[in-house]
Amino acid sequence: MSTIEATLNSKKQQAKQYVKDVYHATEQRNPHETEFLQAVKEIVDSLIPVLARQPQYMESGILERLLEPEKVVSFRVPWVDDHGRVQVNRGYRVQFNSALGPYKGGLRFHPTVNQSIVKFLGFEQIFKNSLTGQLIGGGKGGSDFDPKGKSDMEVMRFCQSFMSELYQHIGPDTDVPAGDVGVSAREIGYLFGQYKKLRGQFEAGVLTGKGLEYGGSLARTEATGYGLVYFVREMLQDKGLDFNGKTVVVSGSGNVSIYAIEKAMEFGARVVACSDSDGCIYDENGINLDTVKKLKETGNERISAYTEKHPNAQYLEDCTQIWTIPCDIALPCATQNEIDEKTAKTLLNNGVKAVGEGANMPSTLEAVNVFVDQDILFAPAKAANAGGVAVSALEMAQNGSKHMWSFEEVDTRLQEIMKGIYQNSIQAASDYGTPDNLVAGANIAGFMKVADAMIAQGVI
Ligand SMILES: NC(=O)C1=CN([C@@H]2O[C@H](COP(=O)(O)OP(=O)(O)OC[C@H]3O[C@@H](n4cnc5c(N)ncnc54)[C@H](O)[C@@H]3O)[C@@H](O)[C@H]2O)C=CC1
Ligand SMILES: O=C(O)CCC(=O)C(=O)O
Repeated sequence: MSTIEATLNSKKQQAKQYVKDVYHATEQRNPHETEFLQAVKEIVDSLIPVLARQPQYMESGILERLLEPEKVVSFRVPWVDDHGRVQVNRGYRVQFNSALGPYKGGLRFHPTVNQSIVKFLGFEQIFKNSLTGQLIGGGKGGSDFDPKGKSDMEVMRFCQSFMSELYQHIGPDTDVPAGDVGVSAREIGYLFGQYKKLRGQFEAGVLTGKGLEYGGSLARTEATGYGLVYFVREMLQDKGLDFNGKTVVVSGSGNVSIYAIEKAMEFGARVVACSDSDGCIYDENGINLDTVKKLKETGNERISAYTEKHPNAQYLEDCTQIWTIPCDIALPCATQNEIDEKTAKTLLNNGVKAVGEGANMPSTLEAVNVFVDQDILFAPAKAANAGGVAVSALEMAQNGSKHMWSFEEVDTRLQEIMKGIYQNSIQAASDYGTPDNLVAGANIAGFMKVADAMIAQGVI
């Protein structure tokens, strides 16, 4: 072994040990936060080659600082239901990192929300937002409130109570929440109304995903799903492939899924399945997206009702069954950890060629390793689903300049942003010795910008 090789090896060993120590300390500080620890593990392991080459990141304690949120707010959300009974939920906002700009990230209303979930989402958001190239830091929030089955008035009262605490912590230059699971234009409207009342002024830039009448951006609704398909298109094109004629399976049937299905179909794919938390539908000749939209966007119905309109389609009573349907391209767009190691192997055995993550962290660490080790095309969430937050930042820019751009203008910018994220991620993967590994590439490219900004801003 030459002296240079020996030095490189020893730097790598040092970085490996450092990452091990930092991860161990994080585990000890956050022992029950399994989802947060999962997100941390994936990131820190892929940073070893960067830390070996740029020890200043270790010397400046960048990882130690990045892994501790700047601020976590947890609060009581009391509200009165339609029967006059007092209900109490718990609200959260995790302001994770502001090195690149105001905290930015969605709010999730779902019974499974807890501090670990909000922290994993907020942590991922730091790197995702950095990848977009826009000046936005990372944050996330939410509540264990379940909007399912609640009346409009109950949702409104809950949102007003939630904002009665949150308003003190957010602002157009401080922290700009948006939607996520269970939070769409209706909830954003109620939250915005209460913020405006409490502040006594109309600050459009405090929330994104707003209605078009009061400061929303065209194409924000479509952005995450369209952005995912634009990203996967880049990844396919690099290998001389495209969506045309491919069989595609998309889990979920919410905001991200619906617009991923729409764009994949526009690019010539045959999308044969989608799902909700109860089950999935399989329509061999291609699902009818108008029916899915009617059921989910306007009807608030279960996906099982699809077969009433399309009797040739099959309904499978277990949402995980969707991954047993053979496909060329799989787009998990429902929830975290929906693909485990076994499911990943089933997809591979059935001939999947590409996987694009629309949901946040839909694959377990073991599943990601299966995809990466088998050399299939794999687009990780923090790069592939960044289109939503990217258009949120465009919404902030439009609010700031008091202009409204056309759908085409926003969509063109979205395509450029997704292309840029792909190019930066693939370049970083190659620069750090893991060519084609977009998991490593996205983590490295997202990390370096944040780390450099943190060094420039001093220890704060
Ligand atoms: N809305 C956005 O702009 C962005 C969302 N995401 C992520 O995308 C994912 C989906 O979010 P949205 O579409 O906005 O939420 P949504 O609330 O509009 O839809 C979620 C969908 O997933 C289904 N679902 C939930 N658990 C499921 C399961 N275990 N199996 C199958 N289906 C299940 C629900 O029935 C619903 O159809 C989440 O991980 C979210 O964090 C990521 C980036 C941006
Ligand atoms: O649009 C936003 O600010 C947030 C989007 C989001 O929550 C996400 O990227 O996971």
